[in-house]
Amino acid sequence: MYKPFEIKENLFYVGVNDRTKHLFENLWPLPKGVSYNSYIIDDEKVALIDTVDICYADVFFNKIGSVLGDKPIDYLVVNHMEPDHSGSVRLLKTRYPDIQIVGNSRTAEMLRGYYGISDNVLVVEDKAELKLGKNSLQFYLTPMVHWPETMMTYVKESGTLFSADAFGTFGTLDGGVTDTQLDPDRYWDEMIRYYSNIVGKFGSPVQAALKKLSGMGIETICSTHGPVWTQPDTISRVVALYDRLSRYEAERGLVIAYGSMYGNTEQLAEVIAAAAAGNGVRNIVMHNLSKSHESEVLRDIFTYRGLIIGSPTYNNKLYPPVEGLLSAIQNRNVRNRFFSYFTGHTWADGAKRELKAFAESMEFETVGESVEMKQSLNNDIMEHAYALGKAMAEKLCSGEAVMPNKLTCH
Ligand SMILES: Cc1cc2nc3c(=O)[nH]c(=O)nc-3n(C[C@H](O)[C@H](O)[C@H](O)COP(=O)(O)O)c2cc1C
Repeated sequence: MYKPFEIKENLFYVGVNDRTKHLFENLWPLPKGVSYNSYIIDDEKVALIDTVDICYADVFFNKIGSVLGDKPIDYLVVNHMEPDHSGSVRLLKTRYPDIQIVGNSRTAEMLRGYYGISDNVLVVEDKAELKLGKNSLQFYLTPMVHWPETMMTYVKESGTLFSADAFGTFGTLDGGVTDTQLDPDRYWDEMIRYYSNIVGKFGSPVQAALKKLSGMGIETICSTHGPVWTQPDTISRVVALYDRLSRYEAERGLVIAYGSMYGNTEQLAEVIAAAAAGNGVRNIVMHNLSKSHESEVLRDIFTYRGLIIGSPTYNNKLYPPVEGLLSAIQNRNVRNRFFSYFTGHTWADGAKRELKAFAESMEFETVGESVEMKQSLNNDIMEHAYALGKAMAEKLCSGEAVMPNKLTCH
């Protein structure tokens, strides 16, 4: 029998860890795994908040049993319908046939579509309340963070926010569950990778949700992935991180992302990086797009203000991994970057045409002169590359790069 893990009075953790899956959403690598979090509020009425991926239903039901024994569950609150959280709903209903499922009208439509469930569903409006006993649940609709039905559930008596995917992160909960049991520093990079890949497109809805939450006394954040945030400093940090990322604000630093088949474009990247470093940029991250995973590249693009992309021409277009990255950046509406590009070709520079169009479509502030290389690097092109790296460094070191940073500009 599991020993119940009580986060605070009447609030229990019944989530699970997944160290088996290689790719989240069959796309994003999980080197540190992921947790699917679920919670029980054991009051006069019992509420379960979200479920877990169906692969872990058995463990999940055992954990619920260790908290409740034979006691029934009155409500299942579905804050988010994505199957890593709603996957066990149908099975849960077979075990607890009288359970009432609580969601908004969009949730109800998805419950019907995914699981054929339409009976005993309580549809709630924004800010509706449901009393459990000592605790009452208040529902905050937060559409498009990051699905239309997404909502958060707040227990005002204890200042507990069940935030769905918001404030979540990749990374399993190894032994502990809360930020007092686990070292939060293990999660920040993965939180940015999670945000930039999964939620990154939805900056405006995240801002709207943060506005809605402002002024609420939040003492505990129970997200659906990653640690439970209980400490004032970690709560401030995760909220500030979401605020910064959803406004597309970034630190001083530079990402140079490039494709290269035979190394010529890569050598251009090296020269630009050396020039940026020589002119004071300490945080430079270089990604060979045939090797780095897109999720890491996006994480770094969300982190740093400067972005320079390089590509050889390939069948009069961009080199395919570069094309993939541009599409991922466009998909996420990344804004507010200092941008430039460099290209290689042998007879006709289709890559330049496409990177120029990309820069215009993103409304990025272009910095310096883009560099165009025919066949291989020569002294003249090298001078252009140095000039580009220097111009980017000057821009990043100027007062216009607004974020605090770890950068030394001299
Ligand atoms: C499959 C293939 C298609 C290419 N298509 C073009 C092209 O359409 N136009 C062009 O000017 N060069 C083309 N090139 C040449 C490369 O763009 C050029 O050699 C470039 O400098 C390679 O950069 P790298 O050394 O970084 O791989 C092609 C090369 C390959 C292998």
